[in-house]
Amino acid sequence: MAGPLQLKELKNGREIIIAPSLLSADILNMERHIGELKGEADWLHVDIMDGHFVPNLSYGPALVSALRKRYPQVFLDVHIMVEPAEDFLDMFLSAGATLLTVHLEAAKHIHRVLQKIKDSGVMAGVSINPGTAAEPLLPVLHMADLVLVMSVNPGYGGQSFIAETIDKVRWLSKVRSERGWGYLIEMDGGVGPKNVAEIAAAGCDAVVAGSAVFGQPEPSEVIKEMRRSVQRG
Ligand SMILES: O=C(CO)[C@H](O)[C@H](O)COP(=O)(O)O
Ligand SMILES: [Co+2]
Repeated sequence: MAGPLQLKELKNGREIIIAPSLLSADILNMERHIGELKGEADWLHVDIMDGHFVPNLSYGPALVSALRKRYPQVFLDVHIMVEPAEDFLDMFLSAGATLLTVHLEAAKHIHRVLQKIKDSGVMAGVSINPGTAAEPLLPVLHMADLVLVMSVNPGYGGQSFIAETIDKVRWLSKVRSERGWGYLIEMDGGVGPKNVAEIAAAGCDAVVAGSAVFGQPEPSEVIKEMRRSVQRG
């Protein structure tokens, strides 16, 4: 059972947490693709899509269970784009997610959803689409382990980064320091070596990168390049 983790414990001294999205890995060669990361990734990001909240279908809890069985120690960052979120919690909580992130827009009772995730011993994340303002998150920020700011409209990998979403990262970072809250800020969609430094400088702790990592011949080198880019600032 995970206790209440603070920001610095989750980040564990790293400048940026990099979470490759398996959405861009070849489904028939997923194990090989994970091997190609050569231990450079911090987390594995798993995108669950329902063909209803988002216009695409991807995986279900069976993939999360299989990943947990094959990689007992890996941090599984599970992003569920499903509506209503309430109907899908139990299956993902028991599948082995380390962190379960639900969309504010897809939950009828976001406070109850986050509380249920936390009560089960899994870290609780809350996400917002590019068209949703960050301010409505205020009543639940104190209880979130992570806030996922979508920088593309959810549903597909390989889309272009929506630059205006960075302002929400700045706001979340400011509110966090003013109130002394401990959530991590993660950005998802269109992130790669070219924009990761700006995203990190805005206050982001974690980034998801799908096509930028798995679309390349040397995925582990892309991750290293992203880290170097953040270090350079
Ligand atoms: O949640 C997602 C899409 O809904 C994915 O995590 C995201 O799009 C990652 O892919 P890419 O880095 O190629 O944009
Ligand atoms: Co995602």
